[in-house]
Amino acid sequence: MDTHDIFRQLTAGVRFTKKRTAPPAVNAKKSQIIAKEELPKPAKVAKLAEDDTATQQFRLLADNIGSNDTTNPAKDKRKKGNKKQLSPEQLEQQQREEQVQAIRKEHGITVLGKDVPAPISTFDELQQYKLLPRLKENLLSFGFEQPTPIQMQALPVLLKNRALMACAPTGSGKTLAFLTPIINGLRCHQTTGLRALVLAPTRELAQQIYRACMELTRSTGLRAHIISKVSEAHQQYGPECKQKYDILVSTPNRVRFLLQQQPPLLDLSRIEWFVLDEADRLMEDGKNNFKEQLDVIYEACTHSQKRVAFFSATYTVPVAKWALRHLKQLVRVTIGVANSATDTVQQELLFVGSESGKLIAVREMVRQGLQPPVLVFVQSKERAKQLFEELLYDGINVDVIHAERTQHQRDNCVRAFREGNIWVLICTELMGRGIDFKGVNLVINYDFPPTSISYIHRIGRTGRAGRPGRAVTFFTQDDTANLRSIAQIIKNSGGEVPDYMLKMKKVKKSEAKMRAKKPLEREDISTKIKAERLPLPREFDKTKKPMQAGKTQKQQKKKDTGKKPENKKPKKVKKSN
Ligand SMILES: Nc1ncnc2c1ncn2[C@@H]1O[C@H](COP(=O)(O)OP(=O)(O)OP(=O)(O)O)[C@@H](O)[C@H]1O
Repeated sequence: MDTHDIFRQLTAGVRFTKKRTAPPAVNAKKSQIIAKEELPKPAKVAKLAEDDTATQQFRLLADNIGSNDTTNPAKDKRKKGNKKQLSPEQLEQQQREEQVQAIRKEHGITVLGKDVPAPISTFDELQQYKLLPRLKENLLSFGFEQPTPIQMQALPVLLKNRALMACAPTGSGKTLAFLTPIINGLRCHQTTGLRALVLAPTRELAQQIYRACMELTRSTGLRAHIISKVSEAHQQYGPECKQKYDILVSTPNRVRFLLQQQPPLLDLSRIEWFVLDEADRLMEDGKNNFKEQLDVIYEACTHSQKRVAFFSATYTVPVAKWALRHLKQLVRVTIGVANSATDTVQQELLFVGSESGKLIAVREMVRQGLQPPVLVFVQSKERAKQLFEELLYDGINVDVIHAERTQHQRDNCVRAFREGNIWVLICTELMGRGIDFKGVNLVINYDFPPTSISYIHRIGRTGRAGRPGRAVTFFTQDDTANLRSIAQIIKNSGGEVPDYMLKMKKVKKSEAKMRAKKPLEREDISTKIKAERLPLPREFDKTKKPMQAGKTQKQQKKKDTGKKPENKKPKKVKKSN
């Protein structure tokens, strides 16, 4: 029996569901306060090997920027040892530190950096940062009871004008965490031009951030803007343009396009806030060459006091290296365990046997009753179109969104999905990050995610703002290379997966990189018999004249070509003498 059979036996139709395990004594998101004393010492280098490389880079960050001694076990012991010698001020300072520690521990907040400001527990505590009254009103108008963990820590850091690298689970409120300090820092509209730039990897996400920015700047006088059509750029941004904006939200390629016009149509010399949402995505090389675009844009932001903030649910080594190279006095804030899936999503792995088994599995889920809205991820535009055509007549309000659809079609599709007119939205990685659809109940990974980072972001479209969600990931024998890393992600976020998955051979970095760039070749989703395999019926074949009534095929063929149809019988071969 070969591995294939064992695998099939092991997993045929098996659904691996993340059972809700009793939350561990401490908050599921392991809280980890790294103090200077805990930084890697020779003896601890072995431990680093367990960290993923991005965390290693960040641990080493502390050496460069001096770590915050928010928790310093050795120092604490010394202090505790001679508590009686502490002056009242020192005692008060120690109590404050212990309180800060308790808040961070309770909310799974890890900080790395020097003199990191204490987290807030309520929005009211923002008063100490002289929050604009109108901004505070707009913030409270969202109706949130209290700040999320990332907002608790990131708001004070940015309001103190520190450089920030923030990693927090999907759906945990990172957008408000960076927009609020920007708006508070700019205070009021000025005619000097752009002073804040927020970049996002997709137009849909930029649009979403822009909408939140418009809500937060209401009646503050500040002007936010989004580059909708670069074709209208000359009128909108040219030197003669009177309209001056304070905040620009955009994708990198549109900003770079305007910068590279002669003369440049954007002046970024006064940018005081440079914020990247989905920073690790924006620092990827590859087909979108975001990385190259980012370098061009960052170079144009020449303000000597600019603040830089990176946000994402995942961070990678390129982000760490970029930060090491460009930023001083950087603060890193991590909520929970870095690069882990949010623990609000019930995650399931479903072996579907083969590609055709996926369509059967989706239809079975529909038959059992789907709870819309549902997002279905596939790995390419072509496959998205094919799946759409397959499900179009299945009686579910389905639509598809991908980069080949016009901006207008994409906007309509997103709106229809948000308004509940579309129940099932088939999408590619375009919608894999950042998009905040309220109340998505289910994410189906029809095609296995190309990386564990893609998996974290895809399933993060559900289970947002603390609401529960569900994610089902189909896999076939061809997906075993990445299975182990995804199974590890599920396990790390409290799920249960079969041991054999965690023990599968680790895929080599080179193969993982290749896989991330070039998704697996898969059998078509479309079940239509390929037209080239069957002659088109005459009425569809434009190259032939329509059949005349009463004519046989042969008579018609003679009529078409003017020649007698060749005799189909095999020619008699004369016997050679
Ligand atoms: N303090 C809060 N309390 C409750 N909900 C909040 C709070 N702040 C933001 N939200 C809501 O949480 C949802 C997710 O917010 P947001 O889109 O900023 O998440 P995110 O962390 O950026 O997610 P992703 O990593 O997927 O981009 C939004 O609907 C937002 O309105």
